[in-house]
Amino acid sequence: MGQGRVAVIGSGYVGLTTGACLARLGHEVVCGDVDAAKVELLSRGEVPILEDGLPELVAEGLASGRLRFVHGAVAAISGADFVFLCLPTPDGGDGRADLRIVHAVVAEIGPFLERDAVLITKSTVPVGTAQQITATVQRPDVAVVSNPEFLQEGTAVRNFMNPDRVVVGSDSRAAAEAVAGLYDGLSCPQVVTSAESAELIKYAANAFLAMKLSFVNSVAALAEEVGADVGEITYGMGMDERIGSKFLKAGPGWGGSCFPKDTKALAAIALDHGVPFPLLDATTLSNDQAQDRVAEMVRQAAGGSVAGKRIALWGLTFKAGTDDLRDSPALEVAARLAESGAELVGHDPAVHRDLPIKPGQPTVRVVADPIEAAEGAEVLVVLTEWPQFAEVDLEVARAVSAGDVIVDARNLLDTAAAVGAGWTVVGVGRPTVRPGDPAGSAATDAQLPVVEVAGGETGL
Ligand SMILES: NC(=O)c1ccc[n+]([C@@H]2O[C@H](COP(=O)([O-])OP(=O)(O)OC[C@H]3O[C@@H](n4cnc5c(N)ncnc54)[C@H](O)[C@@H]3O)[C@@H](O)[C@H]2O)c1
Ligand SMILES: O=c1ccn([C@@H]2O[C@H](COP(=O)(O)OP(=O)(O)O[C@H]3O[C@H](CO)[C@@H](O)[C@H](O)[C@H]3O)[C@@H](O)[C@H]2O)c(=O)[nH]1
Repeated sequence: MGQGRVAVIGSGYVGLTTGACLARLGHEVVCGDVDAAKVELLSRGEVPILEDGLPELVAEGLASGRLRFVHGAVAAISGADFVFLCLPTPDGGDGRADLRIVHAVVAEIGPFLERDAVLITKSTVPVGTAQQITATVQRPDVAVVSNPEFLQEGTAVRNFMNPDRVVVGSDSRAAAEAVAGLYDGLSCPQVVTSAESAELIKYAANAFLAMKLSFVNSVAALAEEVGADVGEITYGMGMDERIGSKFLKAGPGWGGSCFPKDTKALAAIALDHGVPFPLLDATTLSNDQAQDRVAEMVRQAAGGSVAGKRIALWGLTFKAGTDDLRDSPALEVAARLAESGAELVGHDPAVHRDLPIKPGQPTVRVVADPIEAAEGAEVLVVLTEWPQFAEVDLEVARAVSAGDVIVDARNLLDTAAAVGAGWTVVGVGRPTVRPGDPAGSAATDAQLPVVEVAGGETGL
């Protein structure tokens, strides 16, 4: 594997993971960020985000001298053969990705890039961005490569070190292969494409996964109406290898810093190119409906209205294992409840401050313990699938609550235990179970039995 001198611009979830993992792979890495306080923290080995295994990797990189943090992009690129852009590309307000930070940084560093440096977009950027960057930099010696990142928050280090694939796309095959070479220590396929294909692979992958989840959440809505169980349905669907069993878990809608903005951005790209792509708008619309449905379940559980009632929220982050609250479905549901006049008390293992929901709305009062959150609550709502919630003593929770209904929007809790403790459990895509009901459909997806049928040899 060729060792490279690497600069990483932006030390957030992607940049910090990229920098620390590339240092682990043996490269000399300098990370530059505009946030001086963050640079100072990182230089001391303090990692400001919750990401499993990252503090250890940062400490290792600092100790080996292969990982350094500096203030600013220009300071980071001195001596670098490869410059990764890991900068924010948020929703610009109309669904299109806002590339202002990317373009500003490219203009800032362009004149100072080393001779023959390779400039790499790891940020998720629309089709044509590599071409635009090439035009801005105006350096025939500098190649631009698109190298989208597919890591998931919470498992970022593991995903980076064990990727399903590495994608590199460029006009310059040599530059693309040089970037791919930085990952030679990893055993995974390397996909070398044009820049346009690489840029689109990223959006298509995210939007496809979001579409899969919207589909499942709509199946869950149907299951509720017909008395079926979405866990059983997705178990049966997922055994078809063409469908696959991953990303079939129904819930309160999907969120996070990527799926919502990237699905909208791909829809905008399609629109801008005159390509009808109705699935993308439907994917986002179905997600809004999934969040509406969970809010409505809570209203119904509260007797038809949550106005003036205390509602306990277990989970605020967009999924378990992360402290990221960006576009969290939990907060989307919270916003709907706040609009209906609910008083919200939340607990989340990764959140330690009261949260403003949206401008003009009251905050979620955040407490340090799930039982404390349940105190005096009319309804208890599970919004994030933190495994800790499955360990809470539901008898104690029931004793301190004012109500007796749990809306388990992640189908996380042991339904039989909850019902045994006196709760009525309203799940997503499964029948509601009340005390006194027969055991009901308490199986989780993973526990369902597979019945092997002998014989069936057809010779086909
Ligand atoms: N978060 C993910 O799971 C993930 C996964 C794959 C791809 N992506 C994409 O990667 C990109 C980065 O996402 P993220 O979640 O790491 O963002 P982030 O907000 O966590 O990090 C961005 C970093 O860039 C820094 N920054 C902002 N302006 C700067 C400037 N002018 N110069 C230097 N640094 C600057 C910020 O201070 C911050 O530390 C986005 O395009 C995103 O879509 C994210
Ligand atoms: O079966 C499932 C799987 C996920 N989710 C939800 O879907 C959202 C997104 O989850 P996940 O994909 O794990 O989160 P991210 O860390 O945002 O990762 C996505 O977005 C990243 C940024 O682009 C990509 O790199 C990853 O490949 C892509 O999975 C979350 O709200 C999850 O709760 C479900 O509801 N059911």
